[in-house]
Amino acid sequence: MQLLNINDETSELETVVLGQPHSMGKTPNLEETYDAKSYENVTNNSYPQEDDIIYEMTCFEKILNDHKVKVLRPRILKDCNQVFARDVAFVIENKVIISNIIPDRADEQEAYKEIFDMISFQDIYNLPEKAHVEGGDIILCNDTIFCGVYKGDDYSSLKTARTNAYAIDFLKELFPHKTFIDISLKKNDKDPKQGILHLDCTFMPVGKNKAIVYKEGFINLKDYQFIVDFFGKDNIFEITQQEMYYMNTNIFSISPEVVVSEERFIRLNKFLEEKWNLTVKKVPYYEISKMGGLLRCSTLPLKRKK
Ligand SMILES: NC(=[NH2+])NCCC[C@H](N)C(=O)O
Repeated sequence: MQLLNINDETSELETVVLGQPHSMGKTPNLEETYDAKSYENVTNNSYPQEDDIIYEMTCFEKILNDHKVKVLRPRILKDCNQVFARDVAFVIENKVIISNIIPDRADEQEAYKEIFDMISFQDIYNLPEKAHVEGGDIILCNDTIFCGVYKGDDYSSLKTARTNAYAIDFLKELFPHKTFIDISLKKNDKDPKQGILHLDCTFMPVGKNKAIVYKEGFINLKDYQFIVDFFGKDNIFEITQQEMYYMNTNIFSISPEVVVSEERFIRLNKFLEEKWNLTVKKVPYYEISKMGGLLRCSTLPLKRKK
């Protein structure tokens, strides 16, 4: 049986890896943080507690189970934050690409060994060391793949710059039949209102042909315009800076009809339900958002129905 099949963000989900809330280790100090939201919450003494993270992820898992999705989990590593499965690897068609993730998070990858062992060698791609990419920057829309990227000269001094142009060139060679659209994202390691960690923090397809977008997250207006033209103006829901800050784009689709969202995303949820006729399953995920990711970031989908 084919284990991998991913071509978009919303087709009916069959198998997913959900990150792991257990044994996430102690609260980092400021120097140990590597995203702006964690930086802010460590500064304000509001970094989340493990019990709350366990509670929130359990609520999410229950929704996945209720929808008969097969949920796999990475092995628990001692004192290691494994909440954000998304960035560790990503699936395109029937191949899994092992991310060259920020070194601060490299330990997380070994916990997926048992899962990757189920996949045949020829379907697992490793990238050269210089190619940096994380799953949060890769968004699939069938023949088109949107890639968050940062091309500035200060790339290596920014902890929130995770995907480089070299990695995208590499992906283009691996998937020559796909069109790759690279999208430069604003970066800021300390202020979560001014920078975008991954593409999925500023843009997300939903339903059949619709998308949620935060316009100010892009360095080039033409990239925003491309997305609007791609989906059509009427199929775009624009979010505010405040909504971006709470990660409103980072919801997760179980099917074109059903999406999992955060219970506090009042304006978004109402719009999705009333205007786009989607079923919105609401979970508490506020504490997790303080670590720079939300629902999509906690998942690594392996298989969606064609
Ligand atoms: N796909 C995402 N947006 N993932 C969020 C990851 C957050 C995590 N704290 C990091 O900095 O890597």
